[in-house]
Amino acid sequence: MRINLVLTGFGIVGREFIKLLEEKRDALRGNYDLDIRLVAVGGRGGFLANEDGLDLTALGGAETGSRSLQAYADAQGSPLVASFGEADALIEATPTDTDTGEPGLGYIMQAIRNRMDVVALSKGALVRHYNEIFAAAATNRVRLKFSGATAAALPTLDIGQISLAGCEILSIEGILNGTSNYILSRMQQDRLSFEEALRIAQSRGIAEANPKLDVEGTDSACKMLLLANCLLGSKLSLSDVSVTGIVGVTEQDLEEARAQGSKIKLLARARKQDGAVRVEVSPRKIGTDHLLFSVDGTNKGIVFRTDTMGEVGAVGGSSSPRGAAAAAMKDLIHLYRKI
Ligand SMILES: NC(=O)C1=CN([C@@H]2O[C@H](COP(=O)(O)OP(=O)(O)OC[C@H]3O[C@@H](n4cnc5c(N)ncnc54)[C@H](OP(=O)(O)O)[C@@H]3O)[C@@H](O)[C@H]2O)C=CC1
Ligand SMILES: N[C@@H](CC=O)C(=O)O
Repeated sequence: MRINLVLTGFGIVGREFIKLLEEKRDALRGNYDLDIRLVAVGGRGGFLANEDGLDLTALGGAETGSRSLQAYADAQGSPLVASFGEADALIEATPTDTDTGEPGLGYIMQAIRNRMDVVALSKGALVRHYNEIFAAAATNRVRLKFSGATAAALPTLDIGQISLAGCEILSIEGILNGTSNYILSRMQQDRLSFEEALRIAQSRGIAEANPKLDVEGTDSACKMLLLANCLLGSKLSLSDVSVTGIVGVTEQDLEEARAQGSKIKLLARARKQDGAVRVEVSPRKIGTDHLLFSVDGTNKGIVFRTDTMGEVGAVGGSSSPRGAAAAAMKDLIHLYRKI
């Protein structure tokens, strides 16, 4: 089956996705009967487009960003175009902006109008305009997946939607932001400064373009909000979430926790209470009896508490551009696999 794709956002994750498309080409064909062709990729400066498929090797080896797309276009002698045309699916990997949802919102809505399925990695549009996006998708009979926006390589939505089908999910607790977890782990275990640990997380490509989203807790809040609205049936906005990040965690706090055999973790929680759903994010001291105690470094973790299956969790899914790209690829496979 031939699938034509558009990619918005030629950043670290976007480029990693292109590399994976090439690396996994044979496996996608052999295991899933999917022949995936990238027909457009766009940045702020416009779109490279070729209905016969773009050169994945050249793009995978190029610098990220719009200037690089312009250089590719110049080398090919074909100008960038203002927008993308029709295709089967959009992979949305532009920066997350939780105030406006843009630029992801515009691209997602355009894709839906073009009757394209959507795989979102950015969170802004979904967090700000979840209902509107899903209503438009239903009207246009297209499908939307967003593992990349809900902790990426760590399975979260899949567990809630598939593995826990038939259960009532009573609460969800998670370490959902790799950057914050990395900073806390390195500060606590290696006595690194906050700034140095953040700098390393940035150099690994896992921090948001605006790292305040990570360290002030917004990224964790976005992920848990999406999980709650999707799995617990709430209709909450970001303003309904109580959010405290890790910027106020001091070396002394970490030292005290260490002395007690505890750890401080940035926990995102959603729970049903008195007929409503409450979502909060805050740093918490946890002991060895907590299921997420051993989740260190860039790893993440999630625990669902259910009425019939007890506690079910997953840990790992280290934050990385490759893991994020792989999560988008997983979504794509599930959209189109017949086998
Ligand atoms: N990094 C990670 O590990 C993960 C990231 N994500 C999400 O994936 C998304 C991308 O992350 P990441 O690749 O790290 O971020 P980057 O900042 O590396 O990449 C984003 C790219 O988008 C481009 N861009 C900016 N504005 C626009 C626009 N209006 N139209 C099209 N392209 C635009 C930028 O290039 P230019 O401005 O030159 O066009 C930039 O190269 C984010 O929303 C993030 O939250 C999700 C899971 C994990
Ligand atoms: N910035 C995030 C990656 C994308 O979701 C993180 O640190 O986990």
